[in-house]
Amino acid sequence: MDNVFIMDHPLIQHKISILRNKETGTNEFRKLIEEIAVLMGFEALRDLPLEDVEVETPIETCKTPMISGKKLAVVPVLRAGLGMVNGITTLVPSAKIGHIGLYRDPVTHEPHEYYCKLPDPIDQRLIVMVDPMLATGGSAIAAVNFIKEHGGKSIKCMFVIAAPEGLKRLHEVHPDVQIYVGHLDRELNERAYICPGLGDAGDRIFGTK
Ligand SMILES: O=P(O)(O)OC[C@H]1O[C@H](OP(=O)(O)OP(=O)(O)O)[C@H](O)[C@@H]1O
Ligand SMILES: O=c1cc[nH]c(=O)[nH]1
Ligand SMILES: [Mg+2]
Repeated sequence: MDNVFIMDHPLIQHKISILRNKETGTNEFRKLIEEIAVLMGFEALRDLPLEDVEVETPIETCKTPMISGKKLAVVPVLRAGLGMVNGITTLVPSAKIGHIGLYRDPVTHEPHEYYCKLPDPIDQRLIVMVDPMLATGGSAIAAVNFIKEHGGKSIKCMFVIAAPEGLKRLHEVHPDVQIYVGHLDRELNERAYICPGLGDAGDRIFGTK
């Protein structure tokens, strides 16, 4: 699939396996989500444009590449996406941060919006939307719809774990969006949870269950 990138780095796979373990506690879970966001961000940002700038070293003046052009906005989907924000700002400290608040209805699995605020204007920024989980795809599609309605044009989405169902749906609805996935899991269960997955990412990051 064009614009879909499934990570194969051993460090990402190793850390995801620790996340899956139900014995992994909140503190370790939170640290791992952030570390995985750094590693995935490193991959996802490998096409950032560079321009040569003049720098005076202690030896001589030279032209040397630095990031140019597009400024970055990190947009976590609340709550669980918050766990990935520091990973991206570790790489790009100047990034602005937007928020998209969505929760999934436990019965219909449809996303419900409760808070949204994006950097304004956003049309010239590269937007990195982050959420650990892509299940049915309903939340991610709603989040990308919102970003596009507010002028976002250049969008990358990062998920630690995705279900095939959600990945297919998101890609079909938003084929222009680049999708980065830490691990593609087997399927959704009857409650629309990812199998084998890691459970409810928000509850595990914030210790709410
Ligand atoms: O692809 P979908 O079927 O829409 O499911 C994925 C969404 O579900 C989770 O959030 P949740 O609704 O549990 O909210 P939370 O982060 O506040 O726990 C997850 O973090 C995604 O946002
Ligand atoms: O498996 C899942 C599905 C949706 N949201 C989660 O946090 N986990
Ligand atoms: Mg949740």
